[in-house]
Amino acid sequence: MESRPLIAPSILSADFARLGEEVQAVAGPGETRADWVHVDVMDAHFVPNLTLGLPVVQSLRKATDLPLDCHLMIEDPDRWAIGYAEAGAYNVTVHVEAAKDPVRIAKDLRAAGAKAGLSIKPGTPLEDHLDTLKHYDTLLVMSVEPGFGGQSFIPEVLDKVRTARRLVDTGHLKVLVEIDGGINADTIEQAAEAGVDCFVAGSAVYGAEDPGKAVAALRDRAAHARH
Ligand SMILES: O=C(CO)[C@H](O)[C@H](O)COP(=O)(O)O
Ligand SMILES: [Fe+2]
Repeated sequence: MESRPLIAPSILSADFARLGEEVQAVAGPGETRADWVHVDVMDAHFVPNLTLGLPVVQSLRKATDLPLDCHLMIEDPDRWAIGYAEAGAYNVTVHVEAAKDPVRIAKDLRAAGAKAGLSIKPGTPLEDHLDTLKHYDTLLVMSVEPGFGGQSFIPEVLDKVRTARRLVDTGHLKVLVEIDGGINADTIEQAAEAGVDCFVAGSAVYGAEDPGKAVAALRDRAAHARH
């Protein structure tokens, strides 16, 4: 497990007209600094919503030093994922439900210098994808149905997180467990106890008066819940 909980604010809840400033709001000093910036790419096909794509990620790469964590909620990630790695994303996550050849995608992402992430929807069993997981660096467990920010955390996914934690630890896999959806000051403790390494939070960070302080508070809660 990561020694310190990682916090990845999702810009889905930021002001899209001021994205550069919004990212700077979580790039401050000390504990107010986010670990990653989570970028939700939606194509209105894999999910019923449309957000942003490669040109915005290319611009964000120039606007911040923070690692970009691109969550691709798109069809045909086999075709598109590599572009995000080439644009300088730190981690590129594809959905197991959308990928045709997820092992090939992971290899290509790593060859392009990015970490490879595998995401799984709340209703998809993890057990069906264990062989694939071995090829990845991160597992993004969705704790809402992908598509929209501001939804309520689905507590049933905690069992999947516990299973993932156990499999990663006992199998000595170098896979970081990430959770996405409905993470706030209340739900982060349960997720931390279940073994999450990295916490995505959109509305809980960008809906707060001071996004940097929200990052610090979330990390603090996660760290306490682990002990
Ligand atoms: O992938 C996502 C939705 O599909 C977002 O990352 C997620 O929902 C973040 O928003 P919030 O913390 O408000 O739930
Ligand atoms: Fe996301």
